[in-house]
Amino acid sequence: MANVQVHDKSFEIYLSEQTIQERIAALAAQINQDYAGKRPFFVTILNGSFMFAADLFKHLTIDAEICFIKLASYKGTKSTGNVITTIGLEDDLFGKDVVIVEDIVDTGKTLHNFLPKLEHQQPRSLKIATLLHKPEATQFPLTLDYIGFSIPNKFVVGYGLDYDGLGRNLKEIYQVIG
Ligand SMILES: O=P(O)(O)OC[C@H]1O[C@H](OP(=O)(O)OP(=O)(O)O)[C@H](O)[C@@H]1O
Ligand SMILES: Nc1nc2[nH]cnc2c(=O)[nH]1
Repeated sequence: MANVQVHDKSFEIYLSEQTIQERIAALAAQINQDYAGKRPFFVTILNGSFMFAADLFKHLTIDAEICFIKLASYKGTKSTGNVITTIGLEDDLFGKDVVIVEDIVDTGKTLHNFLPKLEHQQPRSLKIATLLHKPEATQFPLTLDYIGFSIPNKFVVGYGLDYDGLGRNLKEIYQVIG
């Protein structure tokens, strides 16, 4: 599909299914190499990352574990910003080689706020894999270890990413027109 309509906005194709799948296979090959002899533990941040995590995980040939968590941010009473709580992170990450899986890093705020929570559990190593990164939009310092695509600062939908609840089921990634 070249163009799609989601709610009130029109989107044009930006990354085809084949382009996405080839890049994910390459990322997985890199991870297989980097974690050879180890057993990485993938922490997937819902909702948007579910498709990326599933496709990435299918390409892994090393032993690996995966869990899915949800972040809930609340407006704190303090002026310092949001407090992030995690739902579903029951596993003990102490001594594990943890890889966070995200669909997109935009401002970087979500991961910047969440990382200290994971670091607190003292994993042996902690890396980030994100399918998409908007470098022009990122305001919070983060080291991104595996990046699928660096993209312009435009709103995207598809392949797990939604616009107001819709669009997640698209196999391709679309960019807003205008
Ligand atoms: O770098 P940031 O500016 O913090 O943005 C990135 C976050 O935004 C998206 O989640 P969203 O809040 O849209 O939730 P969803 O995954 O459930 O759709 C995405 O999955 C990241 O977690
Ligand atoms: N769907 C979607 N979610 C986001 N969360 C942060 N940036 C984006 C984006 O461009 N698209």
